[in-house]
Amino acid sequence: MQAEPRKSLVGEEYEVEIGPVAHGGHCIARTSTGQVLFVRHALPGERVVARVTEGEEGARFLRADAVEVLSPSKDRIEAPCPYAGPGRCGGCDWQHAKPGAQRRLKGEVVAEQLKRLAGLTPEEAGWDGTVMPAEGDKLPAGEVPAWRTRVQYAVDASGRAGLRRHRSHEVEPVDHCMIAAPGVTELGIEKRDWAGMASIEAIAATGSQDRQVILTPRAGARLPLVELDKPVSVMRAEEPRGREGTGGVHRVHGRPFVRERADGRTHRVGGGGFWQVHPKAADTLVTAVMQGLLPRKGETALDLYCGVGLFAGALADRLGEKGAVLGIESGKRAVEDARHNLAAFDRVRIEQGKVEAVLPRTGITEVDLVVLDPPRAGAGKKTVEHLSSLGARRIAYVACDPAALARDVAYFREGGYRVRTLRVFDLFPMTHHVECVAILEPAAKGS
Ligand SMILES: C[S@@+](CC[C@H](N)C(=O)[O-])C[C@H]1O[C@@H](n2cnc3c(N)ncnc32)[C@H](O)[C@@H]1O
Repeated sequence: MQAEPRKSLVGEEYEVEIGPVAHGGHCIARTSTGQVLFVRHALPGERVVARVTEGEEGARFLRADAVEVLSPSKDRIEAPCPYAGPGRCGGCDWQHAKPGAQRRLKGEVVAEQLKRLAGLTPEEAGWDGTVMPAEGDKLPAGEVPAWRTRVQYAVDASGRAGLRRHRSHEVEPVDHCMIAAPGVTELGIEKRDWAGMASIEAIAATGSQDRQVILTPRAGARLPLVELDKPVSVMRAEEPRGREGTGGVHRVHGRPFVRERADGRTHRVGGGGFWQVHPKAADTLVTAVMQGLLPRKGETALDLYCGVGLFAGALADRLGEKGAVLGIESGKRAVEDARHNLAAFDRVRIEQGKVEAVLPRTGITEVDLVVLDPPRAGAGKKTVEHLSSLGARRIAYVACDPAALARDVAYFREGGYRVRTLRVFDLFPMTHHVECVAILEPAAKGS
């Protein structure tokens, strides 16, 4: 017998007290019957009317938007962006919060994930609980840092470029994205007709004038002649873009890569491959990793999930001629770029493949230092177990998801490592995202 479909609660409204922030850009509340609500556009301590956007009777939780604020938090401001708000653009989560409050909320999320998944207090993780803004981002309330050097625009049925609504394929057409970097805004993507395109990625490199657009046409559509306000190179991506990003991306005209400067070196990044989005992010992270690892001349190091070689290059620079670095990266195009970017270092090798498959095959049994910067899912138990067996003096874990970091830290603790320091950076202002750098060392020794 088929179970009765449960009644949808979408559109129902509840007057609720907003509780703590949760991972994902929302806060937790409960209805009078005890059902949990994940409420966007709210702040802890507020009383709001929450309208359900997803969920049905008896569900573990419902998603909702705060559509009316009955008693506002002192951290609330008028969202500076006209496209932010319930049902609108899904790109930012905290437009309605003062900048300092955004960082506090992110800190609370990191602390909660650490406690719940790794059993660590901030003190035990060597973290003072602060979330650092990137250089130049400490702005007064109401001003928005224009940090996004890579913007993925979606295109609606009429050919207008915009941004996706939260958890939706619908497009919010925009005239201007406030968090887009000036180099992206100057291209004037929002002013053109993009009929036939499914999406457009706009890239403004840091430290060079390279600008690139990656067009993804809908099935059967022809590429438009790209006439933008600034010269750009143009690439064409096949839909859907592969998980690893760059497989189905082809040159249309101009250079098939952009040149990004960081740590005093130029990095070629081809065909929309991974590069940190905030213009200060690559330097901020390299500094934090190097300050944590304190590399010594002649040491050996691993750079896992190495992309185009940002940390491998920084390590090679500091380890000197007698040092050695092995980078592992799954993206074919990123590996070609990493080999190109690091060609000046004789003792750097880049292997292509998944870390979980390649690392065991290398036969490496000892290493002095490790950097790992995995995708959002984290490295996972097997890889962490393997890394814990290599006797590294220090390990730097760069994480864009605090939940994955905390899970992997718990595995490292089982493997005999402890967190020596944790630093947390707000490299994604106005959104719920946050970047962490944890430095681990053998628990027994300390170094
Ligand atoms: C967060 S990025 C970091 C890249 C680089 N460290 C940087 O800062 O530019 C993660 C990288 O891991 C790669 N990747 C994803 N899954 C992987 C896996 N299982 N094994 C190896 N590389 C992987 C992605 O292609 C991407 O380049």
